[in-house]
Amino acid sequence: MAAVDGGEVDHLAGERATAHFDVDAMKVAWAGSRHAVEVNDRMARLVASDPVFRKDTRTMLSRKELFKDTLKKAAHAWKRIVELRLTEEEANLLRLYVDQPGYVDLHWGMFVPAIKGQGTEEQQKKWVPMAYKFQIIGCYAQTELGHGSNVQGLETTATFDPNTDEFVVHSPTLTSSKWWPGGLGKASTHAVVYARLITQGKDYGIHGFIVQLRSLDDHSPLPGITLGDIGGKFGSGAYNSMDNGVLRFDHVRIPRDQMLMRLSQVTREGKYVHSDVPKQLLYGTMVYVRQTIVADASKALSRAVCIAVRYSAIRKQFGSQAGGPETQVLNYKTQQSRLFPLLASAYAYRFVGEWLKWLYTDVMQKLEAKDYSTLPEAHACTAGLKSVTTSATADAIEECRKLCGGHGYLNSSGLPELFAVYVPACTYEGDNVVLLLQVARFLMKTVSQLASGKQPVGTTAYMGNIQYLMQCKSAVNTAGDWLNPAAIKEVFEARALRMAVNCAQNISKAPSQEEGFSELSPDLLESAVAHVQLIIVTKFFEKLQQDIIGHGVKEQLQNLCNIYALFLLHKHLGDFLSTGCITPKQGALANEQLGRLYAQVRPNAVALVDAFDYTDHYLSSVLGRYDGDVYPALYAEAWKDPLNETVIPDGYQEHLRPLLKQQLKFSRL
Ligand SMILES: CC(C)(COP(=O)(O)OP(=O)(O)OC[C@H]1O[C@@H](n2cnc3c(N)ncnc32)[C@H](O)[C@@H]1OP(=O)(O)O)[C@@H](O)C(=O)NCCC(=O)NCCSC(=O)/C=C/CCCCCCCCCCCCC(=O)O
Ligand SMILES: Cc1cc2nc3c(=O)[nH]c(=O)nc-3n(C[C@H](O)[C@H](O)[C@H](O)COP(=O)(O)OP(=O)(O)OC[C@H]3O[C@@H](n4cnc5c(N)ncnc54)[C@H](O)[C@@H]3O)c2cc1C
Repeated sequence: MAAVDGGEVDHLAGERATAHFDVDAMKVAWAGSRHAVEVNDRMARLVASDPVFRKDTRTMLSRKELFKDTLKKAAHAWKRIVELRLTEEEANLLRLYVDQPGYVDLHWGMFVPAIKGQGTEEQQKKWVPMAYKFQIIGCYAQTELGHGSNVQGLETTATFDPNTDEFVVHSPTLTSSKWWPGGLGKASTHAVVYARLITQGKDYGIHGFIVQLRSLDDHSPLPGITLGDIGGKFGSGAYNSMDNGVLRFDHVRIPRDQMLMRLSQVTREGKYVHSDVPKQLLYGTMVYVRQTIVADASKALSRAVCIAVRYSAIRKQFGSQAGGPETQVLNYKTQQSRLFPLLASAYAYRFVGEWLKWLYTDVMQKLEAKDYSTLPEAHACTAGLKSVTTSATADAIEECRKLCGGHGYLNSSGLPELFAVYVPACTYEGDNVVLLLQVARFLMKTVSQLASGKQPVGTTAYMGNIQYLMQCKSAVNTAGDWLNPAAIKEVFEARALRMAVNCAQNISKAPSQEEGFSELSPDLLESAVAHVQLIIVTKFFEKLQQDIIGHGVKEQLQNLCNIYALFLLHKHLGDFLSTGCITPKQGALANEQLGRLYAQVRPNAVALVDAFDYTDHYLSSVLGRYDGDVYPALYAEAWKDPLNETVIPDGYQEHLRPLLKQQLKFSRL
């Protein structure tokens, strides 16, 4: 039982008793290994039992209080990490369970990886140990006021001065001000800054530079540097704990060796030398972070679903006949058809995230061996999966809020803050539409190469089966036929390929490739989504081929996999019908099968969210409590609001009393 701070009575015990599978074994399937369950559990409990990490009044803090609280938590987390000699894995989990976005996320998540990925060995030796000991704090300063998506459009310059062996970093325009980097506003001492490299009078485009921003003695900005926070953001609490910042340079000088020189170098004389590697490796940090964002999607989604499932099992409305019990809202078919696909998606994203991590590691090993052939696929997969999983997760958190009715709108439900923290994931690390267009570009290239006989590999290997997939007809005859993985895979492959080929054919009719791509971009987005959904479905099926232990675990995962796939089929029925992959009758059969699968999930629903193994602290939701003791908690929570500190509100004397008195006079007239 994960709820270290839960109550004594288990109101959900009846729900837990109906589960048809071993929850502890499902925890292992979810976390990836028994070791992962153990270490997650230990770190989550460590955080939950430490009063410094409390977050129950976070949404009531002012911005300044919230930021200071974030600094305090980050420093305390670091103290615990050092005192307890936590491993890197444990430390990362501890920070995850502290659950408050802050400068440390960018320090560990982007600054250090950027130096490791783009710095020479010498540069890594110099900077990484300082970062690891927190002697410096770093952020990732790429985006500017005028440009975020278009990285090649950035305006900050770094001009080499051979007289002093330095780069002069400068913000030539207002729009070149760095704008958004997390941790930049108030905390960071250093940044990896992306700027146009100019040497010997030539602009060589965007490169990374390590720039010190603040004094290590008193934290004041160094000469020529203007720094600040960009202001309050969406929602209370939420991402406002982060000091997203603005930064301007006025001819700031840095030594030449602070250019990140793994991919290209500038010599003492000012000669630009580009190593024999693809330029796109400059974007490597983004590929790395996009991959981690997919893993985060399953975390955020499973959190929201856990709250909505538990509360739906507690909440009762209607159905009382002659004083009999009312119906748990979880028993309503509409509630199930809205909620269970989200539960299935949480599992699907968890497994595709696991696979993406493997893919990333594999590609990195190949790059080390100077094999760059898989880089385009790694970019397409990370970009596409980041886009599809974050968009769906943001929508799903909002759906979970609605699934919790009015109480879901209270901050104490945890859902408004979760949504506000999560929704920028659709924008940061690449706007989701911009990223899907990158996937579409990759798909169009792959389709065009089919004609020349080039055999596609990896996640596009299915396209090699073009002769069959362009004309096949689904053989599904009964609802039960939709439980056959081959039947599902075939229609997902045919849909993705036909949509891509249709786009490619239409583009070829345009006056130019570029015009065609632009004109068809709405269709290209849908084509990219179809391809990415196929990847997620395929990876879920592949997960089921692995050795899955524990009573009933595989059966539950099979149900969830089928729900995920058939729900997508139902949602995107237009795609499947218009491409001729299925008939309307087969679409109806898929929906019939979905209903049956929901009925099978119903008795297992609470246990399936218990398998996420979240503490009440991490969930921070009165509705999602492990013990289901929702109403006393809701009632108690209300009294914590600052408005309830006094019975008569501030402002009564100035604004309420005169009004009430005036109305009294008026009514006497
Ligand atoms: C890709 C672009 C859009 C365009 O690139 P560009 O070079 O201009 O143009 P193209 O011609 O299209 O591309 C040229 C070729 O290069 C290929 N390419 C492009 N990118 C890559 C790449 N990355 N790798 C490999 N190859 C690449 C492309 O395919 C072309 O190939 P070809 O010629 O066709 O063969 C680019 O401009 C771009 O990437 N734009 C997006 C910009 C971006 O992403 N910026 C990110 C800035 S950093 C940021 O946003 C940071 C965010 C902070 C996140 C912090 C997270 C922590 C928060 C914690 C809270 C978590 C909450 C969780 C809650 C819970 O758990 O409960
Ligand atoms: C919370 C948060 C944290 C961030 N942290 C960091 C950080 O640490 N470091 C950092 O450097 N940056 C950071 N960013 C910036 C982030 O990476 C950018 O905001 C993001 O890349 C989107 O770029 P943009 O803001 O320029 O959007 P824009 O590109 O201006 O997008 C505006 C609209 O235009 C559309 N659009 C743009 N280009 C195209 C196109 N080619 N075709 C079709 N439609 C298009 C988009 O879909 C969108 O609808 C952060 C942003 C946020 C919100």
